[in-house]
Amino acid sequence: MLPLLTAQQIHEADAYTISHEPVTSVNLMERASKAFVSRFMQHFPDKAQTISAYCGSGNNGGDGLAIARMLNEHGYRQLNVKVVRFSDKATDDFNTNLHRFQHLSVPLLEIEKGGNFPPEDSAIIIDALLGSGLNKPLSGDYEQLVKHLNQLEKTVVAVDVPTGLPTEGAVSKEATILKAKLVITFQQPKINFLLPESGPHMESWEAVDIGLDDTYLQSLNSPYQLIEKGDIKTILKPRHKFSNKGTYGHALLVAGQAKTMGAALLCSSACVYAGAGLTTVCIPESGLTALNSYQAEVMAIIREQDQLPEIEWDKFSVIGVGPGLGKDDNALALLKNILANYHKPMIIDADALNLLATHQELLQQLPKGSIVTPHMKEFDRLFGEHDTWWNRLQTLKQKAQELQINIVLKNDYTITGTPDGKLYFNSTSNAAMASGGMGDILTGIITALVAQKYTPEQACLAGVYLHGKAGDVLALPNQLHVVLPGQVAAKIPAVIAQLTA
Ligand SMILES: NC(=O)C1=CN([C@@H]2O[C@H](COP(=O)(O)OP(=O)(O)OC[C@H]3O[C@@H](n4cnc5c(N)ncnc54)[C@H](O)[C@@H]3O)[C@@H](O)[C@H]2O)[C@H](O)CC1
Ligand SMILES: [K+]
Repeated sequence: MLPLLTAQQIHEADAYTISHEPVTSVNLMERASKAFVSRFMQHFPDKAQTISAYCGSGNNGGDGLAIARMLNEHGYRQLNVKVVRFSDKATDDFNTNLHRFQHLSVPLLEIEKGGNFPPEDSAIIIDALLGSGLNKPLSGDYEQLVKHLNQLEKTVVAVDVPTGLPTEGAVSKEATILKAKLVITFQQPKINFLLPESGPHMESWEAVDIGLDDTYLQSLNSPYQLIEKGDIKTILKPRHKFSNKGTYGHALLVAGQAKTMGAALLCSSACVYAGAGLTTVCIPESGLTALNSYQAEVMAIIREQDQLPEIEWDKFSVIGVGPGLGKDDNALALLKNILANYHKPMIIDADALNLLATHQELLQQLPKGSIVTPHMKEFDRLFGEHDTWWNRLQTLKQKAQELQINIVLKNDYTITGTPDGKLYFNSTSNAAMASGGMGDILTGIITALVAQKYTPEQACLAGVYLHGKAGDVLALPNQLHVVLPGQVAAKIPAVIAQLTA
């Protein structure tokens, strides 16, 4: 698990590493710049490319100077540096690097306050204007320069953070931010990189290790964590010899309506593929033929209109409710019936979430440890409108604690908020997975994992990871435009096999 830190915490980790490793501050800058350069060279190996490094006078600018010096040493010859003197202040490490640069034959130009911007002929811009030290939105000269560079539409590679993007906290829609093709960031992605508001300002990011003290980073106990492959490997349990279907639990899914039966089929099918010992789905009779032909392994409980089904509650290790269920009075009565009779953690998705949103008193009845899996719109219907993702993140944390449930907020980097106030960002999945029915698959997978006695928190983290990984395995090698939910379900056994090998 990679702790995601705020700019302030990164600054503290910096200071800790400098005094305890020990390493001088300028040598840490040298290390960071070297890590940047080595990654940059993998992306841009052509040494004849024209490159301009724009450097501020803080440590981000210091990095920019060190990077330009190293690129020159590596034989990049079409290189120039533009030092921006919009502030009277400069850091010591910036000054040291400016001094180290002076004897080189690389052109260096200073851009003064209120001055005109020099013409820009280079194809690549290295953005080392401002980094994690940003403390207010860009204005004045900085804003003008960034607007000017943005309209040139060059290939921008940002050092640590795109200039103008706050590392955490709300991102204003009006903010001027230097749009990066690639951000090579130090040690860990910044929290805002994982939220959709960064999307228009950066195409991709890659983190490079700069050796900050790991024990210290962990000791900060950040509520924000990035899930890595190793975490999921640790969670997943092997299947044992002499085990049987009873070992892996009996999952009940309550889902489907005449016109949305596909959701019930998809989630129950995913539950089978994700390893539940037995899967039963409670659907209206109109879905029975489709169910038997789509996934013969799933059993059915038939639901009559205007009548609650007979459910032997004790028989089921877990219940997942919602996909394609509808929001009418029957669906509401069914949800109330489940909440009144079933007292173990359950999974609530889709239409059942919308019923909770319109009958908020039911939220309080969710058994502790239950899992809700809203996308952004469902989340806002449940917990109120949010105008920024940062605010939504804070509500996520607060509501998961207050209700003692796990909230899986679905997105590019799906975020799981847990009852102990942690927020786990998932790192798998891709845009080929953005299609109807994909959420039903996730519900089926998480339900299956709870049936197999994973804790609700483990089921969320592993379920979200496996779901996204299956989509990645299917889409990424051939850059497929779309993968289908049913294909993702069918891929789960292979993905688990790979992780448990
Ligand atoms: N541990 C690490 O990750 C390391 C990071 N390094 C680099 O250091 C920068 C952060 O450097 P810092 O000097 O703290 O800040 P900046 O260079 O980002 O900014 C300089 C300065 O600018 C002022 N400022 C802030 N906001 C504005 C604004 N909107 N307009 C004008 N001026 C502004 C403020 O005074 C800042 O202090 C990090 O990103 C890395 O690139 C180290 O090199 C190695 C360790
Ligand atoms: K930058």
